[in-house]
Amino acid sequence: MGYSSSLQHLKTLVPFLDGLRWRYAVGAFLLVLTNACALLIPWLLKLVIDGLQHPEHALLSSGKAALLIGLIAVGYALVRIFSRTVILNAARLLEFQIREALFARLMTLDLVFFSRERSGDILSRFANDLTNLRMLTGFGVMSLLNTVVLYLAGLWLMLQINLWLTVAAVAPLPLMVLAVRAMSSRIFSVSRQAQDELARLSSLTEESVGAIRLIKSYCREAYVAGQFDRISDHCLAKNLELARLRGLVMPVMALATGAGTLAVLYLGGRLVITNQISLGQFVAFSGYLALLAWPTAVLGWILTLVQRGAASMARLNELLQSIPAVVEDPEARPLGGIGKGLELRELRFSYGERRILDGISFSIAPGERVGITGPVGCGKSTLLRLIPRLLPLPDSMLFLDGQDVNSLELASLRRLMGYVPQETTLFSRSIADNVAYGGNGDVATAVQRAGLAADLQSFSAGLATVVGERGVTLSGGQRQRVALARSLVREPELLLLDDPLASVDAGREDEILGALAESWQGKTVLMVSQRLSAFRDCQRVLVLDEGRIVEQGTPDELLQLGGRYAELARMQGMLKSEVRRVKLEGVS
Ligand SMILES: Nc1ncnc2c1ncn2[C@@H]1O[C@H](COP(=O)(O)OP(=O)(O)OP(=O)(O)O)[C@@H](O)[C@H]1O
Repeated sequence: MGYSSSLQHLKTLVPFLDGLRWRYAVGAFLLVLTNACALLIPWLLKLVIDGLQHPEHALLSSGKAALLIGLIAVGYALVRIFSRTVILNAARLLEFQIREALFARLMTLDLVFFSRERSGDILSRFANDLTNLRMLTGFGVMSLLNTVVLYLAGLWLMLQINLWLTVAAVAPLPLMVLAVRAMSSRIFSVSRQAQDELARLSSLTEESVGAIRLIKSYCREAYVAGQFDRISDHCLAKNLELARLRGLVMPVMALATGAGTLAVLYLGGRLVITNQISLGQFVAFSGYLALLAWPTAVLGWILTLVQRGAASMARLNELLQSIPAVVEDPEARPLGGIGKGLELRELRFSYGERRILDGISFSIAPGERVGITGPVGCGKSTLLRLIPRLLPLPDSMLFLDGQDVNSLELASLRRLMGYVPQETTLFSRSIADNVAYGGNGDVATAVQRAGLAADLQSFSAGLATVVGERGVTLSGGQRQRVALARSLVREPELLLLDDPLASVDAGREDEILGALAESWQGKTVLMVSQRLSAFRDCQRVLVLDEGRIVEQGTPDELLQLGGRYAELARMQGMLKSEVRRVKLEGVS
């Protein structure tokens, strides 16, 4: 990517500058003041030296000049502090606003985005990329303003002294700018690669911490450490390359300013000897050139900051400009209740090119309890995710209360549903907080209905027990029941349960199904399960295979049909008797 095209990414910063422009303006004004103080000092030195050489024309005594220089230096320090604070604070505010916008955008995105992006990569945008942007909009902007002001004012003052001396002093600078510009585009691409590697590293760290039990039980520590080392090596290589490139920038700068100083010493000295400029002017000129040395030197650093900032903004833009696949129709209507029930008409869904559901049609009357089963990976969970519109779906395929779900307000649609996904997500808070996350209903009743009450007695703090990170201090079954209670607390009209009994033992299954049957009263239920025993209270079961409904009926009808369902039942029965046999053999 070229230098100018990389800078295009920074244009997206403009809307975030609203309300911050005056801060930058005040900061810029204070910087002008700071530099005015800095430039006054060589000018005063000139007056003193010229005064010493020609006392009869002296404008200022040395004592007064020293006092004035002291005062100006104090003023310079104070104004500099203010100018830095104003600009750096503006950058902090800008970072804050972008972070909020990023998070807000993240919350609008759907499962299509989250199954594509790695969470470590998203986190790295929030951490590293925002830091790079803050560096650019804070230190970068401040240094750039400083450079521009010092160059304009310094050059003008130098020109007042001698045109050719100024030309000789600054002649090497354009060459330097050209050289740095050539390096910049390489810096941009390497900087982007370095950031990507860092994101991969964060991603792997996050994934490994989350999967630590798996890593240990499969003895994969060395493997994961190897993976980490490999990515870390790439990251290091990119950062070293970046350091080398940046390292090249500084010497080029130093060469240019050094050449300018040499020219001033040689030519300026001759001009003093031939009385074309005074000694005071020579000293002042050298002072101005010295003042230009630092901004020239940091010009390279500023360019690097710009490159890094642009690379980071490009990564942030990918997130900020991500278009959610599930969007609310601008004329969406609220949904008051599921009324006539749920209906699927020839529903088709694909992940990318891969067709998962292929012409599913069925309807569920209000208050009906329907089970869905089928082989692993046949699309049961996908079907359930489509109902609250967690995934995008074309129009006219899914209806609630006779209305196309795509024409309904998302929040009103989701508020009517209690969805329990297959993977339980718990927060590191109390059980009560985790349950109350589902809505404003009665937590104790929801806990009772989910069959969690008995477990609570074994916890010292009962409902106030804080579960570890992601609920690690609970058993799989307990986690699932907390999730179940969470879905029940909002008293949903439609319950969507994705294998809610997967981690529950057979004894508890009976207890939970019994409790659930009670809470199901009057609710419409759609429950996915591999375990056919879960359908005990379902009035109808759909059997899915290869994206289609291949059988449907009551559990008894399906058993008598002798098809897929009956086969699954036979296999599960066989498995149970197998387990029983193994247990008996173990006892004898
Ligand atoms: N985000 C995704 N991107 C691409 N493919 C996916 C995604 N999620 C699921 N799939 C694929 O879609 C198919 C259906 O997945 P789904 O989770 O709906 O199956 P399932 O019937 O619920 O399986 P199980 O019984 O194991 O829970 C699977 O082959 C799966 O690999």
